[in-house]
Amino acid sequence: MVKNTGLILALDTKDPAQAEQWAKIADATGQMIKIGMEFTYACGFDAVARLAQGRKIFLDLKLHDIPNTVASAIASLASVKPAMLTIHALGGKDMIAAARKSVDANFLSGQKPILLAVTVLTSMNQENLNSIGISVTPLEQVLLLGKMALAAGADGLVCSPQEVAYLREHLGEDVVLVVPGIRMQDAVADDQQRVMTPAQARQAGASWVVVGRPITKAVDPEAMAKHIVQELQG
Ligand SMILES: O=C(O)c1cc(=O)[nH]c(=O)n1[C@@H]1O[C@H](COP(=O)(O)O)[C@@H](O)[C@H]1O
Repeated sequence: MVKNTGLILALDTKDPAQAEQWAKIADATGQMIKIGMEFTYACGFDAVARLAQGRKIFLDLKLHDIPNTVASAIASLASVKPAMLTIHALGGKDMIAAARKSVDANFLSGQKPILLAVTVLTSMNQENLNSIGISVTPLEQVLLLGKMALAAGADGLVCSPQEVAYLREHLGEDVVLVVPGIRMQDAVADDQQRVMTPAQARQAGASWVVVGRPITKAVDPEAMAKHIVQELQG
């Protein structure tokens, strides 16, 4: 049976008023919000904390550094109480294990964020992978990084919709798969490379989809969010 998929709205803006307006759309349609580098660097952590009040937030800062630095950074994020947090799988197993340890040490039980390892960015295609010395396909690279990250202590993975069915086959039904690279048609002309529609991502087995511009740049963002929620519920 195909399970329902949740929607996470990416608040990619430098404007706190705009972020609050989009967050209200997420509240009205029961979605989680994602706060990333753009908002955090432009507006600071006090603004992040304000947005987080009364809401579950996915704090997407994609940490990628030596183990000690990532562990210390995670300790500094505990006051924001994110529900989800991202690190880059490419940081390797020691970095991921240090991130796991830091989450367990610095967050109260019941308030621990889901620690997500970003596998291969959805903006990368085969040519981009080749250019950084990786000759396997995105599918193979995502599985390799995904297995390593879960073994090292990640709770779930970020991958493109194009890998979801393959990961489900190899990693099982229970692993949390958070999936950006969502477009309303399955061909696009922007920075995303490995994309699918919301309905296709649900069918493939995504736990959550992350959607930014298809909602935030829509003529009527709230109507588009509602439409996508419907697609995700089958
Ligand atoms: O970790 C992420 O959320 C992420 C990983 C990835 O591989 N690709 C990706 O697009 N994202 C994020 O997902 C969101 C996608 O936004 P749109 O392309 O506007 O729908 C952005 O906030 C990205 O930072």
